[in-house]
Amino acid sequence: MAEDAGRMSAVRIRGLIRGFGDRNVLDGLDLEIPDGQFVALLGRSGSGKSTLLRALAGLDYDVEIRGGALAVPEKVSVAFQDSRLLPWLRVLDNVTLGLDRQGRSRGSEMLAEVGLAGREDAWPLELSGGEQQRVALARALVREPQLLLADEPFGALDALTRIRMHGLLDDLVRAHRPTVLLVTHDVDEAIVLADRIVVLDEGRIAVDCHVDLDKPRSITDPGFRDIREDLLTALGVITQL
Ligand SMILES: Nc1ncnc2c1ncn2[C@@H]1O[C@H](COP(=O)(O)OP(=O)(O)OP(=O)(O)O)[C@@H](O)[C@H]1O
Repeated sequence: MAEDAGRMSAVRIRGLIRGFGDRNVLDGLDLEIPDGQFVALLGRSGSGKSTLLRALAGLDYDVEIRGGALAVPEKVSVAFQDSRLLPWLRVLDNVTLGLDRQGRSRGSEMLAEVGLAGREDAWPLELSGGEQQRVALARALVREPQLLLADEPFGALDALTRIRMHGLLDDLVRAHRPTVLLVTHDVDEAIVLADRIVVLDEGRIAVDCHVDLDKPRSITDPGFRDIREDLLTALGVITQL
């Protein structure tokens, strides 16, 4: 990974072992993410993606910690598949919950950045699913995290909204420069957005590749299709002849 030389590591994971019952879901996992890199994490269902994300977020209360070490930056934000907005708080209050007055004014700016200018006083339930996810991204980014952890943030959205959200996330990441770990089932989403794609299998990293394609990326690009085919093969979706 010559291009990473000289960049500080935002995330360092060494020999991480996490388990449930008689199974190690993460089985001696090593991963280092340089500052500012956008990593997409793929893997079959049950391969341990959310377990890894929860470990990095410090939200792994139920899993057994069986070994290894990890280091993350001080400021970490998390976005989930469902927006987890508090329905009894207006949109701006959801975004700025726990922040001071300065944070509150940044909240309005952040809402404008996600395309929701003027919706500060709306209730979460008055918003569409896509708009709720925009609010969740605003809430995550208004804290200017050094690390953004996102667990299938667009998984519940329709295909068109999802494509728009890809463009939005790309713009937000370019503007705010967090390190990103995005858990997704969507191979195309991973290739469209990420600098690097990691595939988990049996609790370890099975594929670790850089995506050296110009943005915006298109599935019509032969380079895109090559990466797609390699990933689908690694995921067992297509078998090579
Ligand atoms: N609280 C729990 N108790 C017992 N087993 C659990 C618990 N949470 C997760 N597991 C198991 O750990 C394994 C990994 O789960 P995890 O949610 O990390 O996988 P995943 O790759 O994110 O899956 P998916 O893509 O389906 O969301 C699964 O086999 C799951 O059943």
